[in-house]
Amino acid sequence: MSTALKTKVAIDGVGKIFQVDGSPVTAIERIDLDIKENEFVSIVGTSGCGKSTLLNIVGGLDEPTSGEIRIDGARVLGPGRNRGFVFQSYSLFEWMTVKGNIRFALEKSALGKAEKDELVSHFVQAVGLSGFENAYPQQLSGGMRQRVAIARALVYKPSILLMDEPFGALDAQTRGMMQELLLKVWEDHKVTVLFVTHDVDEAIFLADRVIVLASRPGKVKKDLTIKLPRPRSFELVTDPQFTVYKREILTDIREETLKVMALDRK
Ligand SMILES: Nc1ncnc2c1ncn2[C@@H]1O[C@H](COP(=O)(O)OP(=O)(O)OP(=O)(O)O)[C@@H](O)[C@H]1O
Repeated sequence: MSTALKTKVAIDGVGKIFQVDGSPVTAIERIDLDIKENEFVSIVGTSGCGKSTLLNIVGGLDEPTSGEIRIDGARVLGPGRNRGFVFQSYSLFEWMTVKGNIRFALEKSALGKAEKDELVSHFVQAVGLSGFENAYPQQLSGGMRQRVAIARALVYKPSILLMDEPFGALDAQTRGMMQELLLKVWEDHKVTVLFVTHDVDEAIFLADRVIVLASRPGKVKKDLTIKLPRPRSFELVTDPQFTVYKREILTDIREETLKVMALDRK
């Protein structure tokens, strides 16, 4: 039997050109990536290098100008139930309880009431919100709100989770707790994750691979495999190998930032 990992997401020559005031702006150019099933991939790079654009194209929220995305071999033509999104802004329904927000994601599902109740309870518990099922978003902290967003994205069992700076608005302590929680949820629920972040520590801590995008236009500058043991806990950030990865990625990002600054001066 082959031990080769199955390709989950094939990003094949993907480029995106936006029209801004009648002029073309190349956001990303010819990105090729092969993401394996259940892999955790972080995407980093300087501001404006095209991280969100790439994620939106994988999510089917935007169309590429060139190339294509295939999921399980099928070309992406729009959003679909095989992908869940978590964004930086909480985007919860303020008039619905925690349970109601999570359950809303199952609205179109053909499951019966009992199965839906069971799934909602399972994910409330998985993200550590037991006891808060009937709370409203305004009664929750930022970290708790993002836990609701994660539960809501996972409850309909997508096989891919697309996360765009999901912990960007949280304080450092809450952020660290959320990273550990996310890894636990990922290990328990088997899902392929694409995670966009500005935080290099976060990118390394979470991922099997860190993709560094080059800027103007965005393309893959580095595809770094993170060979750190799992399960991971916060002590990992002091591991010498962690520091080696961090230095390499920060150097890449710095090079790109200097390049952009030089372009801006011209
Ligand atoms: N809808 C749009 N219309 C026009 N230009 C866009 C649009 N979306 C993104 N861009 C441009 O494409 C480039 C990449 O943007 P994108 O938001 O993907 O970068 P990013 O790496 O996610 O940035 P950040 O880290 O600041 O969030 C930028 O130059 C941006 O101005």
